Amino acid sequence: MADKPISEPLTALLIEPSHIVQQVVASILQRHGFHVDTCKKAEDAFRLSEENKYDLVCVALLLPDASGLDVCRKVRSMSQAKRNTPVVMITSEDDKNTLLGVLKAGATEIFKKNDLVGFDNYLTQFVWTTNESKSLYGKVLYVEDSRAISEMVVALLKLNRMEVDHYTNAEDAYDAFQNNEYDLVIVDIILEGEMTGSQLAQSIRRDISKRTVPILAISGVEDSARRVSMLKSGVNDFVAKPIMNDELMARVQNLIRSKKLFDRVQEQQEILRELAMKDQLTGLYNRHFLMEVGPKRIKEAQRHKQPLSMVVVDLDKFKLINDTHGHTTGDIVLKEVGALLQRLCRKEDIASRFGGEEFVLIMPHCDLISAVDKAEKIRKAIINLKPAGLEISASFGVSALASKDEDISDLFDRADQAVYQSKNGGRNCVTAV
Ligand SMILES: Nc1nc2c(ncn2[C@@H]2O[C@H](COP(=O)(O)OP(=O)(O)OP(=O)(O)O)[C@@H](O)[C@H]2O)c(=O)[nH]1
Repeated sequence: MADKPISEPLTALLIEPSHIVQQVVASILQRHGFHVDTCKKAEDAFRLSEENKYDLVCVALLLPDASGLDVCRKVRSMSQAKRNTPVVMITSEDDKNTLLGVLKAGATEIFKKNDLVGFDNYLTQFVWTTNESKSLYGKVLYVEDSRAISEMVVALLKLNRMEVDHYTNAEDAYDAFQNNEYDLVIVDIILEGEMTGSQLAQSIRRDISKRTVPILAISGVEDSARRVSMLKSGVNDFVAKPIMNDELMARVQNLIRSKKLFDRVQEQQEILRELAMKDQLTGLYNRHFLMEVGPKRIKEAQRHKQPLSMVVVDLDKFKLINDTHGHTTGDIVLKEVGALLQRLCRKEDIASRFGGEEFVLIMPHCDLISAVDKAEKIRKAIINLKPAGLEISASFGVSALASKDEDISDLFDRADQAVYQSKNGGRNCVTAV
């Protein structure tokens, strides 16, 4: 039986002899968007569940012609497409053994008639997961050499909105893995070709940049030793042969959902990291980053006996720009100067906004003479920049590592002193100390 299109409502079969309870439970189901078929007897329930595929069955324990347990057992003995339907029992029964019998007969959950809050919460989660699963998209790399199984699995995955790249051997699959972004790898353990499923899993796990891609292995039920070793080699989950469609899709969706969640958390962490180290106005690194990473660059340069320079850039008469043209124009000037510094610096340099209208550059592999040349180049570029149509200039101070005992404060004090001299010397010039 084909799955329902996404827009169709969820359906429930409610078997409840009491008119009042039936009305209450049906209204809760309807509130959660279910279309509800109701009946009072097991006989009608059997007929309805043969004729329809329900998303949920709710049944009372005591029915006029049978027990609710018979309904549970009946559902669990139906065709593969129907036998995994959740069956919820709604009852006033308190006896532990009876309730255990209900679960053993195949009921998914039990809720008390006099406390339907739990049932309400269950439906909230059920509807969310079901709808989310129906819209969950994923790109799957699938490795299986059996034609019959792969045709069935590919069709099932596609039916559930998955994009599938199918390979019959691990070598080709690994090539595809390296050249594409997948949300899941499904691999049969025993494969044609030199490389086994386990070796493929190990190769995939060696690629640190793609370590969030989950691996689902397909194995024979008797493969327990191999399964343990696969888990150790980085496989996340298993499906046993013969493959049950519902189980396979539940595992696929769980793994893809977790991967997407994990990716989202990582993206957010990356954004937070960026926010913590970048200046919001200019996009340059901030003072915090400079003071954290600058000393490391200095130590590296000292350890490898390599040159390193610092350039301090201080815009001239910036207060006048703010006072004459307004703070917003002042911000535009700062932004454009920031972009210019970014453009003129190498990748390994640290270009930062130290505060206000003062910028600090740390330039590894750059001696004092080269740093002065670079500062001159930037000075001229600032003259030609004309942000917001304004003539601007900056004063520069340059310092370079001179001894192995110097730290970032020593470099900064000297470069700052040099800026002071540039200001005193009439501004718009470069001084090195
Ligand atoms: N628009 C804007 N102005 C800022 C920002 N941060 C600091 N400023 C201003 O930058 C100005 C710096 O002024 P001063 O330190 O007196 O220096 P100056 O006017 O550039 O003078 P000299 O350095 O002596 O050439 C002050 O008016 C600050 O308010 C900012 O983020 N945006």
